Amino acid sequence: MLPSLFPEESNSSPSAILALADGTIFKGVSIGADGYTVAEVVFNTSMTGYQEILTDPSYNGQIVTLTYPHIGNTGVNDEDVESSRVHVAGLVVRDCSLRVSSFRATQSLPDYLKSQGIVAISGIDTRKLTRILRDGGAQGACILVGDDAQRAVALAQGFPGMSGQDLAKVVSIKSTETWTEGSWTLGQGFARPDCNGKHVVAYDFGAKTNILRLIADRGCRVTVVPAQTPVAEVLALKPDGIFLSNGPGDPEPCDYAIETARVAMEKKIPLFGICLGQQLMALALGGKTVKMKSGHHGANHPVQDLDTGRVFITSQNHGFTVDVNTLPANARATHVSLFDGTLQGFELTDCPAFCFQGHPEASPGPHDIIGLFDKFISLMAGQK
Ligand SMILES: NC(=O)CC[C@H](N)C(=O)O
Repeated sequence: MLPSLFPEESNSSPSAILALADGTIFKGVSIGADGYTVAEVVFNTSMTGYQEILTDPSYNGQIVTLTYPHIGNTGVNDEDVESSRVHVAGLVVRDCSLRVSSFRATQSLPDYLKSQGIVAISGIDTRKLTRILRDGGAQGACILVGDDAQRAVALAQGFPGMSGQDLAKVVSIKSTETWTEGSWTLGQGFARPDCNGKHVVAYDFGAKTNILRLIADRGCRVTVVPAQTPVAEVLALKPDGIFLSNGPGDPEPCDYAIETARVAMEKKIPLFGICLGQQLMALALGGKTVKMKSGHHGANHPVQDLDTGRVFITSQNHGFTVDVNTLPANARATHVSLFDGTLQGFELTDCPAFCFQGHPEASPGPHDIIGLFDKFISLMAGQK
C-alpha cells in the first residue's frame, strides 16, 4: 500500500468537513478543537508566519486557509504572537506536519489550536479551495468536526457576511495601557528601549503588537487606549501624535473611530493610520470604503510609491478598500497596489496625516516599507 498523503488521517484524528456557502464540500481531519465554526473564509499566500497570522486580531471573524501547503513544522512559541490569543475563527491547511522541529517551539500547532478552542481542518485541497475563492470571492464557510456535510453547508449558508460588522470595539483592550517593549532579537529577547521621546497615543482597534514594538523601538512613549475612548480624553493626554491601528471587520459602522480620525485631522495632530486606520481616515474625510472580492492577504504584494516610482514588497491583510475616487482634493494618493490598482496609501496636503493600507510592520512579511514608521516620527518632529 502506498503511504497516505495525509499521514494524520491514518492515526486517530477525527474526521472533519469544510463546507462553503456555494455548496462545495471538502473532507479532511480535525487538527483543532471539537465542534464547528462559521465565518467568512479567505486565503493567505504567506509562506511563513502562521503563528503571527493566527494571532493577528484583524482576522477576528474570518476562517483562514493558507496556500503554503506544509504548516505546523516549527510548532508554536511564546514570542511569535501578534496579540494575546488566536483570533482567526478557524484554520484550513493542506498538510499539518506530524513532527515539530524548532529549538524555539513550546507546543505543536494542533495542541495550541485545541488549547485555544479553535476549530481547524487538515488534508484539504487548498489549491482547489483558493481557486474557488479567487474566482468567486470570499464567502461564508463552516468547518465542522464530524461527518454531517449537509449541516455544515446549511451553517455556511447562514453566515450573514462581513459587511456591517463592527468588530474593532469587540477585540480592543478594555482599559488604557502603557506599551514599553521593543522588537525581539535571537538571544536577546524583546528590547527595552528608552521610551522617553515623542508621546504617541495608539488607538487599539485590534493592534498587532509589532506595530507598538516598532513605535517603541523609535524611542516613543506609547499609550494604548481602547477603541471607544473619546478623542477629547486623548487630547487631554497631550499626544505628539495619534496612531490608528489595524483591526477586524467593516470600517463603516465604526462611527466612534471615524469621529476620532476626523477630530485628529481637524486639530492637525500628527496622525498615522495602518489598514483599518487608513479606512477610518478616508471615511472621516467623506470618502467611501468597499468590500473587495477576495481581499489582499499575503506577504508578497507589490506596492508602488507614486512619488518615487519605487516598488515595495509588502505584507497585506484587508477585505475592504478605500475608493480613491471618493476622496476629497486635500487627500493625495501616495501608494498603489500593483496587483489590482487599489489605493495603498494617501496623505493630506493641509495637515500632518498619512496612512497605509498594507502592513509596514510585516509580521509576517518583508520589511521593505518599514520606513513609514520613521516618517511618522519625522511628522511628530515637525518635519515633512
Ligand atoms: N488589517 C486590517 O486592519 C483590516 C481592516 C479591515 N478589517 C479589512 O478587512 O479591510
